[in-house]
Amino acid sequence: MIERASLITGNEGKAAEYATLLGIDVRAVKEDLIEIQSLDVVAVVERKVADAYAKLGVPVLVDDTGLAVNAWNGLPGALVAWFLGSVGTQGILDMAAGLTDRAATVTTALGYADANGIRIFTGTVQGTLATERRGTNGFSYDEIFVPAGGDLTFAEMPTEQKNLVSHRRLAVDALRAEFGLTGS
Ligand SMILES: O=c1[nH]c(=O)c2ncn([C@@H]3O[C@H](COP(=O)(O)OP(=O)(O)OP(=O)(O)O)[C@@H](O)[C@H]3O)c2[nH]1
Repeated sequence: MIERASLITGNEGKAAEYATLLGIDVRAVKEDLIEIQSLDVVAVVERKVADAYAKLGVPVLVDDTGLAVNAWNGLPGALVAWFLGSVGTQGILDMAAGLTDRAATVTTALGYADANGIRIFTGTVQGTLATERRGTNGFSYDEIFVPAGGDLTFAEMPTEQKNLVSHRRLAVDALRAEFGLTGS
């Protein structure tokens, strides 16, 4: 059972979503954490959350989220921040222009650590890359990712709608189920 935890992130978009999604007392804290080089968000978050707990010594939550394009064998995955920093969302769309299969997934790995050890919870949403940037809600690659089952990008959805179906929501649901948390 957890009652409160520090969310270690420098990403304001994540912090805003967790403030809504988690029904526990969460404090967002910025701290430089070790991020290994891997496409796999689970591998990245395992190291990140271990580092966070070693540094802070209090219950911590850490998120790593990636965008994996099927036709690129999972690239950029957890390395998406480098793509965004170099070429942005439009650059990703330009590179994908020749793809006939635009299927992609977004996955959140949510790590929790306390004195009892480390737990990792994941949430994945299947979808496709949009053909153009659309929408102004959300953040980052939300404007180029269309979750399966509809035509809207995450950035075209009202925040409440994204939070009902998002990869982060699914990861939080898995954590809630494990710890018996109610609410949201
Ligand atoms: O469209 C999006 N919808 C999301 O739901 C989402 N979650 C994260 N990201 C972006 O993915 C990159 C790697 O993120 P990331 O997990 O490496 O974290 P980060 O370095 O930004 O923050 P931190 O939590 O590690 O401090 C960063 O550009 C994030 O902005 C998202 N983009």
